[in-house]
Amino acid sequence: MSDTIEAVFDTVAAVAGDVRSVLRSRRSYEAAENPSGEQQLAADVYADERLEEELLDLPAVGSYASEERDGLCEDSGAYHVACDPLDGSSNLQSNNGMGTIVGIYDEQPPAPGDALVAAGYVLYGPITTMVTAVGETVTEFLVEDGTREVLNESVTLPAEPVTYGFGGRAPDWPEAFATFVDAVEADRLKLRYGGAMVADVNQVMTYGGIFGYPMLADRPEGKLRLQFEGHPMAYIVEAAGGASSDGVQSLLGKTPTDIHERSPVFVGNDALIDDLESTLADAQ
Ligand SMILES: O=P(O)(O)OC[C@H]1O[C@](O)(COP(=O)(O)O)[C@@H](O)[C@@H]1O
Ligand SMILES: [Mg+2]
Ligand SMILES: [Mg+2]
Repeated sequence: MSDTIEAVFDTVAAVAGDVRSVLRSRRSYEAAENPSGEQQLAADVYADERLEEELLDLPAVGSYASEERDGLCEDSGAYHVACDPLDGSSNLQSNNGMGTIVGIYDEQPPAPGDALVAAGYVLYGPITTMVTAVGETVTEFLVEDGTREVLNESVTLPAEPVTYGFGGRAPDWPEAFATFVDAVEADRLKLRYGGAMVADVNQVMTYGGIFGYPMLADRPEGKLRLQFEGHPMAYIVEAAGGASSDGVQSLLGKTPTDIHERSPVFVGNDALIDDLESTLADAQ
């Protein structure tokens, strides 16, 4: 299994090198929408097509699913890869951080969180880095010329939280969630929100804290996709010693019925996730 997982991560790193190099010429919007009804950028399409092609070429990869396409692309193999090819891609217009998210499952999507055997993300920041989680080992890499070099072989969430960032418009937040945010502010945490989940979660991984995209008044399921965004990022943060939640339970305990299903997503230090869940439960 570990050879397969490393082959998937090597492939994602290789594609990430190419994605990075073509971004400047793929900042325009395409006519098409993805299955979540969001307009695609040329870069979303490029990253998705390259990942599908290269990952399905690996003998052990039996299917490829992505935020940018309807169904599964199937082959034969024991492992199933679900990707957000370009996370936070609207940041390409404003030249801010973006990422690529990958979840490796031993069941075909729609799959439960506990079918994840590994997960990782690439962060296209001032430098390109990659964070992978396999079991309880979380590793950070520098990605250069499409290859990985270890920067930190044992990434753990800092014990003292420093940053927070929550998506959605504050007037659309449920009252109980707004109460929790007030408490987080009063706790001296500072706001860091950039609009790309990978970049925002990487701040939490670096400084400690909490990131979330909550349930909204007109959209109780929130915005983020469980299979492509919530599950893999929850797996990584939990492996680094943190916690995840949909407001009630760990994201890894959830099974989508549709691969594009959305869920409220919260990840970060476990004490903050506990406080969030109890504040929301008290309001019931
Ligand atoms: O623009 P908003 O509402 O703050 O949403 C930001 C969130 O949406 C996303 O951009 C969705 O990801 P995609 O770009 O992959 O659709 C997350 O990365 C981010 O956390
Ligand atoms: Mg995304
Ligand atoms: Mg995306």
